[in-house]
Amino acid sequence: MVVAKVFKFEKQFDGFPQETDLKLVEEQLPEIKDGEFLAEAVYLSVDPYMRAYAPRLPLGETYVGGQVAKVTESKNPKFPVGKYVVAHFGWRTHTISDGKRTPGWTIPMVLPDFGGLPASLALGVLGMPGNTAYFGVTDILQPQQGHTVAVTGAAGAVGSLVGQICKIKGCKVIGIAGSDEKGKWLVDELGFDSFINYKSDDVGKALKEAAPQGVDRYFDNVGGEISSTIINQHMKNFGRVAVCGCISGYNEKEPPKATPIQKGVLRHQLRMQGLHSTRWEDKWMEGILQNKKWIEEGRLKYRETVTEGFENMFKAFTDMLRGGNFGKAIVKV
Ligand SMILES: NC(=O)C1=CN([C@@H]2O[C@H](COP(=O)(O)OP(=O)(O)OC[C@H]3O[C@@H](n4cnc5c(N)ncnc54)[C@H](OP(=O)(O)O)[C@@H]3O)[C@@H](O)[C@H]2O)C=CC1
Ligand SMILES: C/C=C/C(C)=O
Repeated sequence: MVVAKVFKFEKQFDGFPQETDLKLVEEQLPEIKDGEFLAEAVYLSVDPYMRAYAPRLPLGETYVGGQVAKVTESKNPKFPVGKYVVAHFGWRTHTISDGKRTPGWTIPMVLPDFGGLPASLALGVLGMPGNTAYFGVTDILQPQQGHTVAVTGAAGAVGSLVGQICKIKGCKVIGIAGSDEKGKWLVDELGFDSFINYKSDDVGKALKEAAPQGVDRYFDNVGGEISSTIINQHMKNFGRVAVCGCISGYNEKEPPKATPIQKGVLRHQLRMQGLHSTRWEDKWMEGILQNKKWIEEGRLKYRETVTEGFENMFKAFTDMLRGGNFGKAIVKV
């Protein structure tokens, strides 16, 4: 008899998540039936959407999330024993799946050949965040050689890749994130041209110095007043803004207030577009293969912040929300 450890959504978050909002329980799993397989989690992802989507998640259910799991029993030929799958099984150590899509989430997928790269990358640069960065830049932001690009959340899973992909495209890249240590990593190791610490710098002033002629492209991971400042005061005419996330407001009890952006959008005739990674599901492998190629060529670097132990899922999640991660935040079981 297999016993799964599972985090259930016990209580709706009210502001910043509290440990008592989730409950760790044990579930005895039945024998697998024809068409099913049993998978054991190896790496689990913690992502901002787990906080952003919480208001519409049902209480009492397994908390949402992606994981890389190893197939340990199988009566489904598409998921043989020993293979690794990336799937939206949620915060749980063991899962019985029929290989079909959990409604609203991605379909379980046997990991493609990563050519020796770690399987955990399926949760980061070779998975959803990597594809958000890749398609967000190539399809939505569409930077041109010589453009000046600003990216917020710059040292995170998506932002650190967005900046590097824009460098590959021949742009000048300004990263905005929450610590000087992150800035040093972005500039010294990832090749960003400059860095602004939104916690200690005046973002408007620092951006004027870093980009005196203005910003052609802005990849927005945070929303709020930082984005209002960039959009209203720093964009060049006909610039583009890719709206990827607004984490600055996810933990607020009241809807966050920021200076309206319509004036800036109108004045500079900006093109501003929201994006959701699932829109590229039909060409998902293109992003994974391109990011993998860039890694192999030494042009794209990745970093993981790894928390050990399934029991520490909540800690990893809240550490990430507080900015404790460099690159992708994951949990190793
Ligand atoms: N649209 C889509 O399909 C997707 C959207 N996203 C969104 O992209 C953004 C980045 O996600 P991801 O790369 O996975 O996460 P990150 O790895 O960037 O982790 C979150 C980061 O957000 C930063 N942060 C936390 N609070 C604030 C705040 N008040 N103001 C500014 N920054 C803050 C922290 O870094 P710091 O130290 O800099 O504060 C933290 O490290 C999120 O908004 C997320 O919701 C992500 C994936 C897909
Ligand atoms: C798929 C992720 C979406 C957000 C908003 O993080």
